[in-house]
Amino acid sequence: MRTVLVAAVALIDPDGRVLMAQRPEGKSMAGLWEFPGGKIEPGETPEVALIRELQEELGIDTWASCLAPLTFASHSYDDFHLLMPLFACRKWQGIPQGREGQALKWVRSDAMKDLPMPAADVPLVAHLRDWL
Ligand SMILES: Nc1nc2c([nH]c(=O)n2[C@H]2C[C@H](O)[C@@H](COP(=O)(O)OP(=O)(O)OP(=O)(O)O)O2)c(=O)[nH]1
Ligand SMILES: [Mg+2]
Repeated sequence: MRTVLVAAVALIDPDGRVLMAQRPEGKSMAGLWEFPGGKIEPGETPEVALIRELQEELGIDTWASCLAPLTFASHSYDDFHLLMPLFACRKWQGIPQGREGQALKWVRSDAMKDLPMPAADVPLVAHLRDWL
């Protein structure tokens, strides 16, 4: 099966809440709440891919030095295997906006489990809750 590399980030605000984004209509897994991020393109490091995705999807800027590796997802969907490093980030410039029409929500870590999320994210949420 094809392994797809995706970089994702938990943006954490001063109150310890995490930014979640709702996958827009028309995309796979539409309506589910995910960590911002996207596919790593050829030649990109995960950090470079995330910095690009955060600019494209949310209109914010961050730096590789502000992306701390936290955990990763390794999950088989029906048609591909997802390998997704999850970074934590507390420092960025700008105010996140859903640039691709996606809804955004700041969520307390103990409330994240109540959001419908992609199957790959379920273990990440448990990890994040224990870590925060
Ligand atoms: N960003 C993100 N993707 C996730 C998460 N959980 C999860 O299973 N995925 C899956 C959904 C997609 O199959 C894939 C990410 O692909 P995507 O379609 O968002 O990629 P992208 O942002 O580069 O968008 P596109 O240009 O390909 O449309 O990873 C998550 O928490 N965050
Ligand atoms: Mg994306």
